Amino acid sequence: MPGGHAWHSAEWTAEDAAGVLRVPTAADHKYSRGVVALRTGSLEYPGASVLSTEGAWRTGVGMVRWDGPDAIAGLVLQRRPETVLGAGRADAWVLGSGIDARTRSEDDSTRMRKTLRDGSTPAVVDAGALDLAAEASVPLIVTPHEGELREVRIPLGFGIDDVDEDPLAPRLSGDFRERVLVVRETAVALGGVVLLKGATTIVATPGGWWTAVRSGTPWLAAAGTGDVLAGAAGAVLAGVAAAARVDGREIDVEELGPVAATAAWLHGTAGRLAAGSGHPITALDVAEALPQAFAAATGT
Ligand SMILES: NC(=O)C1=CN([C@@H]2O[C@H](COP(=O)(O)OP(=O)(O)OC[C@H]3O[C@@H](n4cnc5c(N)ncnc54)[C@H](O)[C@@H]3O)[C@@H](O)[C@H]2O)[C@@H](O)CC1
Ligand SMILES: Nc1ncnc2c1ncn2[C@@H]1O[C@H](COP(=O)(O)OP(=O)(O)O)[C@@H](O)[C@H]1O
Repeated sequence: MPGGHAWHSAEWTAEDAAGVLRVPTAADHKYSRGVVALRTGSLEYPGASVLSTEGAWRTGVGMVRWDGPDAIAGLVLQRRPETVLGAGRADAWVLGSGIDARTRSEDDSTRMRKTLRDGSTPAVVDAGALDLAAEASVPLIVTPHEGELREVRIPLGFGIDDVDEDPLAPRLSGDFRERVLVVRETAVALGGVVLLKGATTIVATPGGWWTAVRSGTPWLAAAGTGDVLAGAAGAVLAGVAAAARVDGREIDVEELGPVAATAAWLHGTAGRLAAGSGHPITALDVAEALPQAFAAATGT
């Protein structure tokens, strides 16, 4: 498996992804395959609830629950009637896509904090939940883009937020090695996995392991594709966490590195497949190509 502690050109491949993805067997049922629960979308960004839910279903999981505002539940069900509404037993959570940290409700903040602090269910933390990641005690994957990384870092004590000049910008726009170091130091300080989105997506764990994912295409630079990725990451995580549960063991945060890299690989490959020889794609096109990307990794 590529990635590791040493400095080398680690790159996540289809074979690596196949080692993480679970193909159901005759012994499986929906709960053994895994349940992912999402707290995504808001009145401001209702579409993110649909995109993240679709990303989760299309990646392959036993059940998707969605627990968001009643006013937008109809959108989720219209697209995916198989989605179960409300919180409940889950193997993994996805929090924050389509939520704005500055305007989210007290109820949203309280529920997300509780999910991140109570119990041991692992979580994918995106967009409007990133500022809460430093408070988490459950195993987690944070999925910021470059503009969001500071939301994770400031509560950890990195940099200062009252100056005009962003201390991160020159480090992120510098050479690749410096970018990797930023991601790795954030993961160590967080005690969680960091997945920094971009043309090359970088994944690092608190134990110092890291890898790079280059399966995507610039056609992915379109609104909503990150919401699809969050759902996909939740589904892969739920599958791995459910397998650990069936084996009677708790999932370790280091296992979340390969999970995050595999989700990014699937998402990038889905984008590339959707864009064909080179044409515009939408976020839903990416979600719809996820099953083909899965098959490209596993050969099923
Ligand atoms: N249809 C929907 O419901 C959509 C909902 N979305 C949600 O909208 C909320 C706001 O997310 P946004 O990221 O759009 O906006 P934000 O306003 O949070 O962040 C964008 C800021 O970061 C900067 N930036 C720096 N590097 C960037 C990069 N690589 N990619 C993007 N921005 C970068 C931008 O210049 C901008 O100032 C999130 O909750 C997100 O999940 C978006 O995913 C778009 C689609
Ligand atoms: N130039 C690019 N090349 C390849 N992938 C890209 C490029 N730009 C963005 N992406 C991918 O597209 C997705 C964008 O996610 P994000 O920035 O969160 O968008 P949104 O918030 O609109 O959903 C990420 O998975 C990222 O890796």
